[in-house]
Amino acid sequence: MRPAEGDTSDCILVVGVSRPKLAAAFLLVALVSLFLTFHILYDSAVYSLDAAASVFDSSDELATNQLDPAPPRRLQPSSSSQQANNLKDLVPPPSLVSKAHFSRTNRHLPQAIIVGVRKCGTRALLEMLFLHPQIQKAAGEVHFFDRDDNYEKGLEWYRKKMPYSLKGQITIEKSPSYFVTPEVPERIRAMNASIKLLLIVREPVTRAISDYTQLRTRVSTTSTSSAVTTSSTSSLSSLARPPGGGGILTPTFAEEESQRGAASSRTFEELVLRPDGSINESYRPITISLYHNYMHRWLEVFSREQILVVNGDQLIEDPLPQLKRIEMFLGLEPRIGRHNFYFNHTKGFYCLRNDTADKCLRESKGRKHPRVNPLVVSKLRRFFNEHNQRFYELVGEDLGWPEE
Ligand SMILES: Nc1ncnc2c1ncn2[C@@H]1O[C@H](COP(=O)(O)OS(=O)(=O)O)[C@@H](OP(=O)(O)O)[C@H]1O
Repeated sequence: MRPAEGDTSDCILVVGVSRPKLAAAFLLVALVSLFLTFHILYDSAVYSLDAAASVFDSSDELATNQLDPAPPRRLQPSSSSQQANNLKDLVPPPSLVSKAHFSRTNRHLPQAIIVGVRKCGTRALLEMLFLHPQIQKAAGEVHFFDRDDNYEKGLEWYRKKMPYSLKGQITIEKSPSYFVTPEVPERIRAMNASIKLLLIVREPVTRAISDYTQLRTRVSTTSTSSAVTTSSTSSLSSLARPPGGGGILTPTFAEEESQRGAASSRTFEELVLRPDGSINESYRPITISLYHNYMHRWLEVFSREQILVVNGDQLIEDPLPQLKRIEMFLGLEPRIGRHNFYFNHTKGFYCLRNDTADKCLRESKGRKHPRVNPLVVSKLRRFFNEHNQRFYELVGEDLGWPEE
């Protein structure tokens, strides 16, 4: 017997048997709905976990999650299998990497700062540390703590100058004039009282000659470019102004400008010696080399354990031992090795190498110094000897600089 027409209980059966295409369409719709429901539930679970992790990660900074489409470096494992294993700790699972809105990278305030000293190898040190997969570096010199106009912009401005980093990476910046600027130690402490500080120093007479060479080079570059430019813009003032610092010269910049002027026309010997033959301590390249005058301020604010003194002369001679010390100081896994350096005979300095590229520092790093009268060098060394001893006492280390 055929069922009566309009009997709904059999209707489905009738459709299933007599209209297979329609039944298949129903089945497809049901499957798609099921899939979508599952996907939404899964995504919201991932979101909750990620949000919880982000809150935890950023508890030490001002702002929390950033929407960051830019991938941090080193999401791919490196060539060595040991490196790949260690990197697993840093690399988020692919599901999270592929979700730009769930990204786990962020800009963090630095956990370590290279505070100086100018012309002692601050750039080389930063670039060498950047060979380590757990290090992220700020581009350029930020000058947050030493320039009032930057400092007034606040920590959030500073944080935004930092690179993106993954959980477990350390953010570092370098601004060499931090070391000599009186306000800086207290300002850094106010940001993070347990920060780690790297201070790279060099034999003070060599540092002073390097400083003089830079001041002189900048003046000659400036006058050359002024000579060829038809614009009314003063290239000297553009050099002298802090980036983003408006039109006002800070005393430091104004002072540096006058030092450059002096360096352009006079020899090093003329500038470091007064007419009576005594040492001109107020000549800036000499003043900055009197390290103990600045160091004591840092030790009033930070414990000695928070500051690592890096030997800049040894960094030039053989970078690896200094970098091994820094890896330990920063609590990093030992990852920088001999394979990361090669000596470039043309440049006369070590250059850097990683899995993908070789890199030497720019020509402004490793300039040829002018010949300085050896008698003046000896005189300066004798002058610095007493000051160096005071620095050694403060830091509890003898750096072995020549006494004459
Ligand atoms: N590997 C390598 N390559 C090139 N240069 C090196 C390197 N390691 C250390 N140095 C020394 O770094 C000196 C410049 O120091 P800074 O980077 O601190 O200078 S600055 O204050 O930022 O201008 C620079 O000083 P000068 O030699 O007087 O140019 C170098 O001696």
